[in-house]
Amino acid sequence: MASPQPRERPTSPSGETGDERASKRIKLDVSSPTSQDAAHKAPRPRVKGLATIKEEYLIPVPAQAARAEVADVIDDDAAEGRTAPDPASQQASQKGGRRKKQKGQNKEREFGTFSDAVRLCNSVAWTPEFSPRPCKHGDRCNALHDLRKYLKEGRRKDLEVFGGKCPVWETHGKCPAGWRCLFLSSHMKEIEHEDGRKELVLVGDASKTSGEDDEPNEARPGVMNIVPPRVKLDLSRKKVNLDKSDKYLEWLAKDTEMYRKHYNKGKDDVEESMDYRAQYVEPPLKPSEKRRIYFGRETPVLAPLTTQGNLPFRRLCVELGAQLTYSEMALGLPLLQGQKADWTLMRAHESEITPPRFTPSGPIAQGYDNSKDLKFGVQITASAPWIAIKSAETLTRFLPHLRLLDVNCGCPIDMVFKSGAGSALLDTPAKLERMIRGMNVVSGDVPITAKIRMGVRDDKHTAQKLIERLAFGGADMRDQLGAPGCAAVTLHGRTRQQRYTKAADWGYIAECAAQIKLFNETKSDLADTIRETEENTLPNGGHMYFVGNGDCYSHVEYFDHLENARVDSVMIGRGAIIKPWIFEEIEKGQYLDKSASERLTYIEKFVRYGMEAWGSDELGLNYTRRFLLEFLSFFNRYIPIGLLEYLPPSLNERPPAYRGRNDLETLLASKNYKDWIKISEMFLGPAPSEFKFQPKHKSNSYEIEAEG
Ligand SMILES: Cc1cc2nc3c(=O)[nH]c(=O)nc-3n(C[C@H](O)[C@H](O)[C@H](O)COP(=O)(O)O)c2cc1C
Repeated sequence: MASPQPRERPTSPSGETGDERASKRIKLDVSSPTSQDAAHKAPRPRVKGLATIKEEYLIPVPAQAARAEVADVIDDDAAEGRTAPDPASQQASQKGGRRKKQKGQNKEREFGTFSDAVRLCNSVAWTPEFSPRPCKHGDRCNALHDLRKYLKEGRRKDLEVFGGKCPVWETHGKCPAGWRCLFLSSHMKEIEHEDGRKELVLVGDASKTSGEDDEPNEARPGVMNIVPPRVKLDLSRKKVNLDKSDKYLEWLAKDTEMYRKHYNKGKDDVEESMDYRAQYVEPPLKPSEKRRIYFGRETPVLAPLTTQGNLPFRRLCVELGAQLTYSEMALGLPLLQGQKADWTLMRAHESEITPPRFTPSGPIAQGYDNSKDLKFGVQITASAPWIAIKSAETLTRFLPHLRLLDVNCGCPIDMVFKSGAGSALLDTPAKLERMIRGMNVVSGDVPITAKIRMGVRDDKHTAQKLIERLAFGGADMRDQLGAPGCAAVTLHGRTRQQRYTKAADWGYIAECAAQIKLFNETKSDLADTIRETEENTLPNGGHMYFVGNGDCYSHVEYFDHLENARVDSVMIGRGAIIKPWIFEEIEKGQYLDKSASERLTYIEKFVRYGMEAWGSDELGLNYTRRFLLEFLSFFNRYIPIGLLEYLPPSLNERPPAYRGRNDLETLLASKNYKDWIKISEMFLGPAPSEFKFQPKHKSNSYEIEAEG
């Protein structure tokens, strides 16, 4: 059934939205093509925070339940917490290793065990039946070596989804899951030797993966930035020499101490002040020339998203038009300790290492070469300069595909904040500056950027001051060292304190954008005031990009922010998880009323990409299921635009109970996690009986619906 057209304010893909800000919406008299009644009725008033669904799709609910729904706010802050186990560390824990504590503010969530009934030894997991590799553990190995026994008793039957054909093998002609694949019968056979012996073999290229690598299951088709286990082991044993960082940190410690002494002597002591300058020693290393980066109207940015922004999800977004992507935030210290889970976050899909779209209409950094640029950047946070600096050296040494290194100065999570990292850096600008300077020195040609919030507290917005510092450096440091070298700043228009209840403040973002524009325009003045030798410290050839972030949920808002807030580009977080085709809307400059079956194809893609990234074995499959459910915990919030009375849709509006235009659309809107599991079963087969899922969002309506 075609649905009546929603009311919309005039706009164009070029962003010519008239004098209306996205936040102010006007109603247009648009008559319904299908519903005479709806066309003649007076438009229903818009209730703050509530999505106005066309009457014909509303489900009557008792008044009390409706009130509870309106009062209910989804706590997206909770979703930023990190509670994800990674399959490799899980496997380790199942092997009897000590279970590592998961990071993140939220309570540890349990997802059940993801393993075969009996564990197959890696020495036989990828090889033909008669040619196992030597088992590293010899007689002490308690895993199964008898392949036929494993296939009979050690694992589930093959799955029937995807016609029983392994999606990974179908695409790549090989399957890294080997004998553990849950679509095994599609890529194995029994061959008969001349002597009559029958041997099970994997077909395709799978058998080639055995032999050289200790962990052939680490290799994944199309996955880049895979760091060999040897490197992680060396890091864990402190055997990686970080000499650039060591030299720089030694200098930094002396300089900081000298400056501290000088500062404590009091400002009136001119002699002492001169003394500091006289004693100042140049740092042992200078930042090298950085690859230039670019942010523009044609490069919508996918936000760094803990848990949600995993590789399969980013791949889907890139396919739908995202031009720039970020890893989930990694913590510096675990990276330096070689922890697998954090290094796994650094992986990128091959589609992310291609150049972003480049059809510039705005400023371009001098010397920008689009062919050398790529989409994928990495985000870290750290509580101390030495951690950030050493992480920068380590990451740039071992990851070949890095657009930039972003410092997260916005993470609100208690555990991160209290350690002095994430949004705590907003209140320690001198420390942040030292981090960025040092990272710049040791990161080779990889640029350094920062993602900030408006401030920590609601009553004190500090971003403007911080941006000035990131652009030029603190007064003392600027004179000696030039600018810190921050190539871009992203501002999320909220404070740490405010959580997600209030709208992002695009007015404040606009003020900061104007400030940066001024900085960029006066950079030539700056060049006069700093010493010639420090010119290379000016970020990005003297141009610092500025990206705005917060609540963007349609191409209309995207272009509105470009036009009115005058940011270089807009970063999109929750909007992309709820409707990943927002990037396609931006590219086409129009709303796309995706049908439920189209939306289902995105779910299927996520599953395929999940299996490619994590494996089509029990472990990988359930990992895929778990992250699919995380995705669905946002995806269900999409209200098809054909059901809305008003456009643009708003991220912060919650719908009353409604039904979709067909059963599938209704199912996709369900807030009940049991329905999400049902959806996962369409592509991943039945969830194991012990499989559990607890969404991070603990909203009232979720509880009501999940329980009812
Ligand atoms: C589930 C989730 C995970 C997030 N993880 C990160 C992260 O790892 N690093 C980061 O800088 N911001 C993170 N954020 C914040 C987003 O990048 C973004 O700044 C915020 O969601 C506001 O943008 P939006 O209104 O478009 O969602 C996360 C947000 C959400 C909802």
